[in-house]
Amino acid sequence: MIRYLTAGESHGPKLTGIIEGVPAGLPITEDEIALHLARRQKGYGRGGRMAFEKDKATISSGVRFGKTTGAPIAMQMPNRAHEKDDSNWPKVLAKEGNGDDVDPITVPRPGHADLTGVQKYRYDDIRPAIERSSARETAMRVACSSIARKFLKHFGIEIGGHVTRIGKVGYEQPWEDVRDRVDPMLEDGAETIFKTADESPVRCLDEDLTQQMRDLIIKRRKEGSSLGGHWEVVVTGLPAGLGSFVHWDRKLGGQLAQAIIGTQAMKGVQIGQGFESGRRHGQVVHDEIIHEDGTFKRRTNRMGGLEGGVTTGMPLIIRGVMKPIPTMLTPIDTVDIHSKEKTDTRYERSDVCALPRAIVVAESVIAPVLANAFLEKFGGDSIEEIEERLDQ
Ligand SMILES: Cc1cc2nc3c(=O)[nH]c(=O)nc-3n(C[C@H](O)[C@H](O)[C@H](O)COP(=O)(O)O)c2cc1C
Ligand SMILES: C=C(O[C@@H]1CC(C(=O)O)=C[C@@H](OP(=O)(O)O)[C@H]1O)C(=O)O
Repeated sequence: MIRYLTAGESHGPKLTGIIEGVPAGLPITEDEIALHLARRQKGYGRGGRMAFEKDKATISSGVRFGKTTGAPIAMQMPNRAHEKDDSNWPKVLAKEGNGDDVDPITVPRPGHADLTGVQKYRYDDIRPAIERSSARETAMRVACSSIARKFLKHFGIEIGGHVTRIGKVGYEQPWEDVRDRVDPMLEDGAETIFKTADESPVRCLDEDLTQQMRDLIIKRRKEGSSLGGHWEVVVTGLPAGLGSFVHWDRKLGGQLAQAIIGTQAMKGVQIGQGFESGRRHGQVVHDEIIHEDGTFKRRTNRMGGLEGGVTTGMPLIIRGVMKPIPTMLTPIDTVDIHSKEKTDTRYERSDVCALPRAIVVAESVIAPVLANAFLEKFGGDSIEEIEERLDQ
């Protein structure tokens, strides 16, 4: 079973990750991991930090001569913010001393983990909550997941995502309009989606909407506000029969939802038509079954490739919502944790809309879940062994 852990503070010296359970013999390079890391750094609406971070994970174990060995794979990634000439971070995040020369942060931002961090860990300075809850950590999540993604790709399973809404700008018919655009692309595999979406500064497949989304980000940035939106990720090449309906915690849809909702700022997830299916009647929601070319198929894919928590063999369609970024230039009300007085929120460097970047995180975090469902069915400690089983 593949599992991974990350460690590191947003402005600490580096992020660390360990992924284990990856079968031996999978070809992987640091450059392949860097591809998705670079994608995660790009997108209109990002803040100043992404302009100077150059994310690249260095592998220090578990890979030999370009292939996984089956041992845990450890990776490190420096935070350039920590080292920058004018940076105060080594002092603010010092391992030793009493912090007397560091001003504590006492004004929590609604929507971030500031106040909940104080309530949970009894911090008298919000800084440690900011540091670990920050989506900086998703850089290492993407690095670890890229290895699972490579594993899936080896067996013909591709993942690709795109942005469908930013604030009030989105497809008029969120299901039909997106299917018309995306489904014809799936013939060539879901990576076609991300490769096309990456050409848009907001990772939207529609040119008009791209322009409108950009304009809206400019407007909200000027107002000192922030934005979230909706996204879709599609996975092609999954065989039928992955996952299970026998226990709640083995249903694939539930595991995917956990991976998504476990990501910073993701507030909802749907499989296939999701919420929209609740507005329609049965005949126009369920996917009729046909038998063609010696196999069972569906006429449509409104269930998004899952029935009973098990893959149907149709593309997996996952959709989600990201809330607007909590840090905003124009303040809202909050309360100082020391004085208990009402005050304005404080601002620190921030993205205005991180959805075009976050889509790469959504694509990534589902990869270990899918890789595990695949491994559960086809097993194997090495790529060679899995290939033998698939051939049988
Ligand atoms: C890629 C990405 C970038 C983000 N950038 C910021 C940011 O610059 N400023 C901010 O306040 N929140 C940002 N967030 C959201 C916060 O990390 C998140 O809201 C916070 O950790 C609280 O967690 P929750 O929203 O899941 O409750 C970002 C999230 C993602 C996924
Ligand atoms: C550093 C990243 O995103 C950060 C996520 C984030 C937050 O609060 O989640 C706040 C910002 O941090 P900073 O104030 O240092 O600019 C973002 O830049 C990243 O994605 O790599």
